[in-house]
Amino acid sequence: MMSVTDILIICTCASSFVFILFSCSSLRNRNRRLPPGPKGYLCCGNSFQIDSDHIHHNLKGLHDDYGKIIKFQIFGTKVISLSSAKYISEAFELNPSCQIANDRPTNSTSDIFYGRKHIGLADWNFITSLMREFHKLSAILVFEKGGKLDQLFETEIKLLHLTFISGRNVDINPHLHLRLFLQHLMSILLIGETVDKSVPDNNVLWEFIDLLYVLIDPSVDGALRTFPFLRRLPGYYGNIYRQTIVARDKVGKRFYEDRKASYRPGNIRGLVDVCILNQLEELNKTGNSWLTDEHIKGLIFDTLAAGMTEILKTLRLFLLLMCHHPEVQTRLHVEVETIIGSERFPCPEDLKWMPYTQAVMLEIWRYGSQTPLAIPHLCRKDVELDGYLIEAGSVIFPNLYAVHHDEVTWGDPWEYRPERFLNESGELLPSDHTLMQNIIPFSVGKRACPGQDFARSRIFVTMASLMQRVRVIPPENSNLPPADPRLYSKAYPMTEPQFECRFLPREDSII
Ligand code: HEM
Repeated sequence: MMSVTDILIICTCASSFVFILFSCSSLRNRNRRLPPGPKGYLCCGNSFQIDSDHIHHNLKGLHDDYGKIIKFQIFGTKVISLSSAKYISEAFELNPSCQIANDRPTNSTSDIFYGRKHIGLADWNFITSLMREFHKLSAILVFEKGGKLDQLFETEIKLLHLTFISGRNVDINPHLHLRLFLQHLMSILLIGETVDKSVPDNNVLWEFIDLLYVLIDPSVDGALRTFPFLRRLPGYYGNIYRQTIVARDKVGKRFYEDRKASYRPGNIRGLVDVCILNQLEELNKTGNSWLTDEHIKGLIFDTLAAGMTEILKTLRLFLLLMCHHPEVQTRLHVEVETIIGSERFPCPEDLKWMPYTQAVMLEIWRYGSQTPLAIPHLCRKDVELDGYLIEAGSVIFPNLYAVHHDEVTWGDPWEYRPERFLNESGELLPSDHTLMQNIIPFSVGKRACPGQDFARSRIFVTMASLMQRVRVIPPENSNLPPADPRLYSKAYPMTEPQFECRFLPREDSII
C-alpha cells in the first residue's frame, strides 16, 4: 500500500516530467520559424481585421505583403494560407506532411452526414479514400457514350436551348433555368431519370443544398459549434439546422430508400444503383460492406452539394463572360463549327481537338476561381513547409484565388484572356509550362476534387452544344454587371452578381 508521501512524490515527478516535456517542445517550436502574418490581438487574434465576406481577397492582400505562406488567427484557431501551387502540392501531396495535412476541421454538418460518413468534410482515412475512388470511377462510367443517361442528358440540354431561344426578344436571367437544368442532370446521374415538376417537393435537391450552404456559413456554423444546444431551440440557428435535416431526409428517401426498394439486379439505372450493387456484392462475399446505407447517402449528398453548385457557377460565369467578350465567343463558334460541325451533338472526346475551348474553360476557372479557398484542410501534427513550422491543429487554406491572381505569374490576372494558355500556333501550352503548373481549380493532392473528370466533360458538352446553337449577347433593358472577381461577395459559395442576357439562335444551328 502506498503512503501519502509516495503519492505526493509520484505526482511531483509526473508533473515535473510533463512540465519539462512541454518546455522542451515550446523551446523547440521557439527555435523553428513560424510563418509571417499580421499581428493579432489577445484572444480574438486577427478575427476583426479580416472581412469574412471577402476573406479570399483580403488574404491575397496579406500574401502580397507577407509572402506565399502566411499565418493568422481567428479567435483560438491558427490558420495558414498558402498562395503558391508548389506549396499547396507540397503540403497535400508531395512531402511526408501530406499524411497529416489532409483532414478536415470539424463543423456543424457532422450530424447531417450521419457522423461524417461521406467525403467532403470528413477526415482522411481508408473509407474516405475508397469512397473517393469509387465516386470518381462510377460517375464517369454511368455516363457511357451513347448510353441511356447520355441520351437523357442530351435531351435536357436541348430543352435548355429551347428555353433560352424561346425568349429571343427578351432579357433572360439564366440563373433559374440553369438551376433546373442541373437539378435534372444530377437526378439523371443518380437515378437515371428526372423528377417531374408535378411531383411534390420536386425541387428538394436545391432546397437541401441551399440550406446546407447556409449551415456551413462561418457565422451559422460558428454559433452552432460554440452553443450546440441551439440546435434544439426555436429561433434562426435551430430552424436552419432542423430544416436541413428534414430536407436531407427527403433527398435520402427519394434518391436512396425508394431506389433500393425498387432495385433489380442487372438493371443499373444510375450511380445509386452502382452503389447498391457494390454493397450487395460485398455483403454476399464477406457478410460486411464498407459502403453502408449511410455512406451511400453521404456520397449522394456530396455529389449534389459539390457537383450542382460548382457546375452552376462555371456555366453562369461562362455566359456572363461571353456577353463581355464577343470576340472570344466568335472564336469558340469557329472552333465548334470546324471540329464538331452543326449536324451532330458534341461528345467529351471532342475536347481533345479543341485547344481554344480548353483555354476558355481554364481561363473561366482561373479568372473566377469559384472555390477560392477550396475546402479547408486540418493539419494534425507539427510539420515543416519551406522551413516554416505549421503547428499541429492549424487549419490550412489552399488559397486558389491568390494562386490564380498572382501578378508575377500571370502579368494581367484581372483580365479574362484565354489566349494566355495557347502558344503562337494556337496549341495548348505543355503541362510543364509555369502557367499550366499554376492553374489548379480542382486543387491538388489527396483531397483534390474527385468529380473533376465528370465536371469537365459535362461542362464542355453543355458549352459546346450551346455554342452550336446560340449567340449570347448583353441584355437590352438592364445593365450587364461587371464580371470582375474582385467584386464577388462571398467565399462560400462564391457568387458573381445576378445578370440578364439574350440568346440569339445561330442561323446554321440544328434545332
Ligand atoms: C467546375 C467544377 C468543380 C470545381 C472547380 C471543383 C473544385 C473542387 C475543389 C477545389 C475541392 C476541394 C479540394 C481540396 O480540399 O483540396 C473539391 C472537392 C470535392 N469535389 Fe469538386 N469541383 C467541381 C465539381 C465537382 C463535381 C461535379 C463533383 C461531383 C460530381 C465534385 C465533387 C467533389 C467532392 C466529393 C469533393 C470533396 C473531396 C474530398 O474531400 O476528398 N466536384 N472540388
